[in-house]
Amino acid sequence: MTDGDYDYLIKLLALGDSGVGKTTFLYRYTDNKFNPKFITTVGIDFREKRVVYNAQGPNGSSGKAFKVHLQLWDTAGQERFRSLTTAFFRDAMGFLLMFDLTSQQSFLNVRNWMSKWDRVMCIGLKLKKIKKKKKKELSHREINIPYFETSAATGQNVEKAVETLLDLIMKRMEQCVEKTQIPDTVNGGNSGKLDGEKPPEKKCVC
Ligand SMILES: Nc1nc2c(ncn2[C@@H]2O[C@H](COP(=O)(O)OP(=O)(O)OP(=O)(O)O)[C@@H](O)[C@H]2O)c(=O)[nH]1
Repeated sequence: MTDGDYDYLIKLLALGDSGVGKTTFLYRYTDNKFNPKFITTVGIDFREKRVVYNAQGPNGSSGKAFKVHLQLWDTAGQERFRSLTTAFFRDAMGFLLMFDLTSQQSFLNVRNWMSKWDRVMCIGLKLKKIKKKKKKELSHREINIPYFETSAATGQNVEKAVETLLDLIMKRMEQCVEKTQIPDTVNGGNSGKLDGEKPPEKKCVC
């Protein structure tokens, strides 16, 4: 694919406390590598990846394949960058909200992050060695959004988490397009528009 050769540009944003593993997660996703060093993000950074999204046809059959350019925004978790990073929220189509399975505080802070927007999102998190008991304490059931336990170290569930979020966004966009299309039945199967006549405008709620 050449630079501009894609059907959709999708902007995702990773957020969560400092040190939970946002940068490492995105690096695993885009480059399939693990970085054990902790270099805190200053302000905002981004990574990119091209993927193919296979839309579903009617009755679950395979539909069209779309080329998707993913822009993955990596925000700094540190409080001092909060006003800068929140300025990027409104352009994001989906969020990867992360917490560290070994840090209860980072999990408790998920609620604070969630109160900042109302759009589609998904959780990814780093999966370190963790005792079963503690894992139970950090039960995700309190949060009614797609949830994955991921490991940037092994790559476990990393792609799956992003793919799930992408799928949600693409489905929502499809619904939007369907809503904005004028039904073919209007004026007896032929749209009946006069040349140059504008279709009635319908606003998308996405
Ligand atoms: N073992 C293990 N370590 C991880 C995992 N994910 C991240 N880490 C480590 O956790 C540390 C912090 O990761 P970062 O990705 O830099 O954290 P961040 O959320 O981007 O932090 P800020 O940029 O400060 O917001 C690094 O040392 C990573 O190597 C994981 O899945 N497993």
